[in-house]
Amino acid sequence: MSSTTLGVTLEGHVAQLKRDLDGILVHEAALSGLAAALLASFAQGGKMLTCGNGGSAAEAAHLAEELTGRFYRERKSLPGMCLSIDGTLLTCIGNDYGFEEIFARQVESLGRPGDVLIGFTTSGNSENVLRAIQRAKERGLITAVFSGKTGGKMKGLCDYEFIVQSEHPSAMRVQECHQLMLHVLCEKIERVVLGIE
Ligand SMILES: O=C(CO)[C@@H](O)[C@H](O)[C@H](O)[C@H](O)COP(=O)(O)O
Ligand SMILES: [Zn+2]
Repeated sequence: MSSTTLGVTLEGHVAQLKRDLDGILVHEAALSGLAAALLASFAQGGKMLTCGNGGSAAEAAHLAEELTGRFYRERKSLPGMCLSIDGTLLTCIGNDYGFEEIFARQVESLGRPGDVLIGFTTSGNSENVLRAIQRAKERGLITAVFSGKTGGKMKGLCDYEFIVQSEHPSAMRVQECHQLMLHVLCEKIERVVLGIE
């Protein structure tokens, strides 16, 4: 193994990411649809909830922060809330009701009809994200999932679905493609809010 590459090259990963990124172009219309759904929800006093585990928790938090905090341009704050980040709450629900309930129980109290729940799961099989989506549907929320591989158990459940099929068997490329789509989603929303053509 070369000490300069340590058995893996940036070049190889970049080449693979480029191919995977080409694959996500099929999601253009759905991404615009989700942006429009979020804008319509906000216009009616609704909000966006997000959730995911591990790296997907970071994506969920990143998206919420971009809307409520700042993305690119100066504009009003938009209501986004990540359900993956309060350790006190997550340990309480996990301890008392099981790890599968950590997001669903929050959806139960915080989710209102017309809100939008966005789940992130690269396998499409994380039970806690699955339950959150199911609880959201029962409560009349709009649902979206960013997933990978075959879409897993989540496939076909949500109003908006973004499945990233990567050559790489791990979650990493899927997460990288999700991240790009999140930024494009923010850009689509922000431009409408500011009336930019
Ligand atoms: O970031 C990574 C891998 O790149 C990990 O933290 C990864 O997110 C975790 O293993 C998750 O628990 C995987 O869950 P999921 O994507 O299958 O729902
Ligand atoms: Zn990761």
